This record gives sequence, C-alpha cells and structure tokens, in this order.
Amino acid sequence: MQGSPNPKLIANALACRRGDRLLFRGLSFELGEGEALHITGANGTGKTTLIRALGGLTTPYAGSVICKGELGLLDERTGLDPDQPLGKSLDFWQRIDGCRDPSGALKVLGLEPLLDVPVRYLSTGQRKRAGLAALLNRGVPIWLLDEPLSGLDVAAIEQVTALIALHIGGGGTALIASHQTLAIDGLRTLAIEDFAPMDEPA
Ligand SMILES: Nc1ncnc2c1ncn2[C@@H]1O[C@H](COP(=O)(O)OP(=O)(O)OP(=O)(O)O)[C@@H](O)[C@H]1O
Repeated sequence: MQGSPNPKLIANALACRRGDRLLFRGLSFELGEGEALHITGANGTGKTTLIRALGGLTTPYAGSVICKGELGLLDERTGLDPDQPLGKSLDFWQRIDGCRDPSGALKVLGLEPLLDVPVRYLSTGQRKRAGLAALLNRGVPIWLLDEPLSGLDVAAIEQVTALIALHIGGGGTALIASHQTLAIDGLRTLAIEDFAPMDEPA
C-alpha cells in the first residue's frame, strides 16, 4: 500500500447543506488503520454528500475533515474513458498512478475477459468492478466507497466484500455508504439520520 503507513480519517462536527437544506450536522467520527465505517441512511439523507465532503469535492457548511494518507473514491463515475477498451482505459490510470501489480486486480475481479470491450458497453456490475480495479491499482490507504455493492451479482458482492475486508485487514481504512448489509468483521456503523436536524425531515 502506498502513502501513509498510519492512515487516519477524522470528521469533526461536520454539517453539510444541499441547496437551502441542511442535511446533517454535528457528525463526527475517527477512523484509523484497519478500521472501517458503514454509513447507512435512506435515500436523500446525505451519504453521497458526506463522502464528497470527506473527499474534498464539496465544502462542508460547518466542521472539518482531517485526512492523513491518500484517498481513493469509488462511486458511479469510474473515471475510465468510455470510448476506450477497458484494458487501455485502466492502463492510462496505471501509468499515472504507478500500479505495481496491474494483473492482480483484473484477475481477482474477473475482468480479464473484458479487456477489449469499450467501457461504455460494460454492464452496471462490470463497470462497478472496473472502478474497483482502478481503485485497487492505486494502492491508496483510505477508501471512500459510495454504494460499492449496487448492481453486483451475488458472487461479485462476496468478492467485493472480501476485497474490502482484505484492505482493512492489511491496515487500510474504509468508509462505505451502502444500503446493503456488509459482512465484514469489526465494521462500525453510523446512521446518518441520527445527525439530521430535528426540524428538517429527510
Ligand atoms: N447539487 C444539488 N443541489 C441541491 N440539492 C442537491 C444537490 N445534489 C444533491 N442534492 C440533494 O441533497 C440530498 C442528499 O443527496 P445525497 O446524494 O447526498 O443522498 P444519499 O443519502 O446519498 O441518497 P441515495 O441513498 O439515494 O444515494 C438529496 O435530497 C438531493 O436531492
């Protein structure tokens, strides 16, 4: 794993707004090496917004984020060129990120038969696995995963869950927003609705 040997991700009394609506406030947690947090909450309660705030993609309305170690984000946007074959599109990022074991992620995620397929032709689940391969290749210590299991079949759900557990077991850190149950030992849970303002139903 590249980056910090002791990753940390800390949220201090975070509050986020979208439009004129305060989604959550006073949200705090601390995650370190080998720790993971499952963010739960109904549609529209602010899980993606929280992930974007943690990743520096949106500015919180209040509070702060402390991040020690490189972050990798997996959401529905893979960052892979839709017009390129999957293999070439992953190669592009591998050249930038300096991947050490490019074939490892492809094998473990069953992507080898799809390397010649243009990214735009990939199914939802295939695209999700491709995004995860790109994340694995980066070797970053802190993972922000927005619905990593959505669109995956049963076997892929088990695979991806195992990969997340492996990442944590290897000293990584992960924050996972998911509507699905995650079978990962030691996983903590944070219900985002617990931080919703009283007078603003989700
Ligand atoms: N750019 C925007 N401007 C105004 N409101 C927005 C914007 N983006 C998102 N929202 C609203 O913010 C709220 C939170 O959205 P967010 O995507 O964070 O929820 P979520 O918990 O991830 O939902 P889901 O479970 O459906 O993925 C939603 O009500 C959404 O409509």
